[in-house]
Amino acid sequence: MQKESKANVSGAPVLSVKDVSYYYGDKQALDDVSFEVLPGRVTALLGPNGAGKTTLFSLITRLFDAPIGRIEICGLSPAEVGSRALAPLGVVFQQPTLDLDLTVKQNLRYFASLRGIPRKEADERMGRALDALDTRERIGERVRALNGGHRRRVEIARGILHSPDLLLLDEPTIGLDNPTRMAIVEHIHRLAEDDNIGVLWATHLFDEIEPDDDLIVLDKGRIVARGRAKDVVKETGAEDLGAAFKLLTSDPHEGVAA
Ligand SMILES: Nc1ncnc2c1ncn2[C@@H]1O[C@H](COP(=O)(O)OP(=O)(O)OP(=O)(O)O)[C@@H](O)[C@H]1O
Repeated sequence: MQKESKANVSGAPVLSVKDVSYYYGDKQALDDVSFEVLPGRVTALLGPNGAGKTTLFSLITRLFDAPIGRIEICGLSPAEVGSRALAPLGVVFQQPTLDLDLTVKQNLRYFASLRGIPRKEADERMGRALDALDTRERIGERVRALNGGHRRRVEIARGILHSPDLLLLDEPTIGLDNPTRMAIVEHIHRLAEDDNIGVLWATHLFDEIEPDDDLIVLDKGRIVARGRAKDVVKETGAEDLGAAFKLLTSDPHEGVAA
């Protein structure tokens, strides 16, 4: 998809998380977490259940406020400037949020109107977004008639409709079969590169991470490893990412999980 505004051609981080900690009452969910997401790159946030991935996403999207530490999206802190800072953000949550009784086009038009995108421009953008995800032929169908993989693609198309600089994906392939998961992984990597989008992809599935991706391994609220995925594997001396993950975290499961 051709991006309208190349707002971030400087290579500056589209997301900066600095010294962020978070507590639910007495329970610490995040412990001094710092990292950056760069434009055009996929950053995988890998962690076992309970590592703190969803908490982190809730802080970035401002569902919760981060009382400790600082979060900036394209250089602006949502805590300081409010929802304006969220404008460059696209989000695909774990839970589906499309209206099942509306068609793909109606869902996307509705989202575009919430974003203040005029109808004609919205139609052009949705065509490009659906093309990028190989889903344009579904545009007239009710979401209820689509399978899980196509619904996810439409959710992602909606997430990129307003040409975000930063795309957050919270375990976007949950419940999908392997070929569909791999197709979505490929689409996202192409989108990041073609449109210079910085992607933060939360997952616990090793096979969704490519060797060149930036990787953050989160365990019990702490970053236990970071770097290019292939370098993280090399540093642990493990055979593959699954084995490296096992060495780095308290997660009991082994190998490639799907
Ligand atoms: N509302 C809450 N109240 C208390 N503790 C919570 C709450 N939500 C999450 N936690 C705890 O905070 C920690 C981080 O949870 P979080 O959901 O962010 O992890 P996660 O990596 O997203 O896990 P999952 O993959 O299972 O969604 C966990 O120990 C969890 O039990």
